[in-house]
Amino acid sequence: MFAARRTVNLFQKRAFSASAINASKVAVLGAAGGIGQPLSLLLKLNPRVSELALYDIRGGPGVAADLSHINTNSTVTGYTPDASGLHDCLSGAEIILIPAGVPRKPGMTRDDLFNTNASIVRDLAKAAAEAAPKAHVLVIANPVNSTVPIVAEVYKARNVYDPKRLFGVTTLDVVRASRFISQVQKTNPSGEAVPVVGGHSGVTIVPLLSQSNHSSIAGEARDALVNRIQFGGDEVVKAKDGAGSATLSMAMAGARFAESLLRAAQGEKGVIEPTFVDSPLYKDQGIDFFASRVELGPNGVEQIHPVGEISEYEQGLLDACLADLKKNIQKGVDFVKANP
Ligand SMILES: NC(=O)C1=CN([C@@H]2O[C@H](COP(=O)(O)OP(=O)(O)OC[C@H]3O[C@@H](n4cnc5c(N)ncnc54)[C@H](O)[C@@H]3O)[C@@H](O)[C@H]2O)C=CC1
Ligand SMILES: O=C([O-])CC(=O)C(=O)O
Repeated sequence: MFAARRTVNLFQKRAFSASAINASKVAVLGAAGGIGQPLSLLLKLNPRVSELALYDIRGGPGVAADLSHINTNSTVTGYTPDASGLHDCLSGAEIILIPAGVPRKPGMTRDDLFNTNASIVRDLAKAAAEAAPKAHVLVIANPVNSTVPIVAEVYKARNVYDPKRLFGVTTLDVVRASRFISQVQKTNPSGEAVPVVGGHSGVTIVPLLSQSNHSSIAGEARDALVNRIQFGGDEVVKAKDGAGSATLSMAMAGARFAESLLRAAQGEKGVIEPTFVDSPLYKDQGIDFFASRVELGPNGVEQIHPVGEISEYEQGLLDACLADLKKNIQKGVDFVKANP
């Protein structure tokens, strides 16, 4: 009898301390969309998430009600633009994921989304800066090369900018790179890691095959692989034929990034993800944001890894990347200056 009661007490104690360590509110803005729904599903399955807050201009409460029946411990709440919906969704969040915005149709570049998505991201950033200024902000909405600087400018204008807590999600580029190289080399993708640096569109996506397990790939095989990694998004846009862009693979990539951030926040050391951040690497060339391997910690960015040794061919890719990236970043900065 005594032993049984003691077991229960020990169990309760362990359960309590585990949930105290893992208590994390995660907000998804654009939660009813093509990415938002599967991303929210994966977050509902993540035991590190204690509270899931789902906002969309339409459909948030429906997605939340649906997910809330899944038998994991986290609570799920849906919010609408009515009254204080967005503020309540954001309040107390540790992580805010932003997949809100329109996706591409065939023939469009990510930059063609700027006119619509810039103001969506700016307005959501304003709300986040007010309701949860210390949260980690994970920007998925395209064009990432410009939407991340938009969030930074909004936060700077409100004196709450912490460059360690703002991330452009470029995880899908390395997910694709490891999958595509495994298909060429007939290997298991889980054992492949191809660093991808730069930004998240076309030639700003710079895969570093020389740093992969297959540094000897050369010639046409290399060119084809690099091209597929740079333009992998187009493959999906074309196949969906007007119905949008990558959603399911993106949800997986976004959930992986959020999980890495939560692991780091909860004390795990050596968690490294590629991400587009405020970076010192090319500031001397006037480029304030750059994606490279970043070690994550409890306060977000812990250490930004340099690009490292690259081949002459990759240096050519990097030069093309930097030229485009500079323009993309400036476009975001200028937008907020002209439309605060
Ligand atoms: N970073 C990356 O690697 C990737 C980024 N993307 C980008 O993610 C974005 C979303 O893509 P999808 O989910 O496929 O689009 P979608 O159209 O299926 O979903 C977007 C959702 O955002 C919502 N929304 C629109 N304005 C909003 C606002 N002001 N506040 C809150 N919610 C709002 C819509 O109601 C919709 O539910 C696109 O910009 C796309 O280009 C897509 C794939 C990969
Ligand atoms: O291609 C797009 O427009 C969506 C995206 O960013 C990707 O799939 O990498």
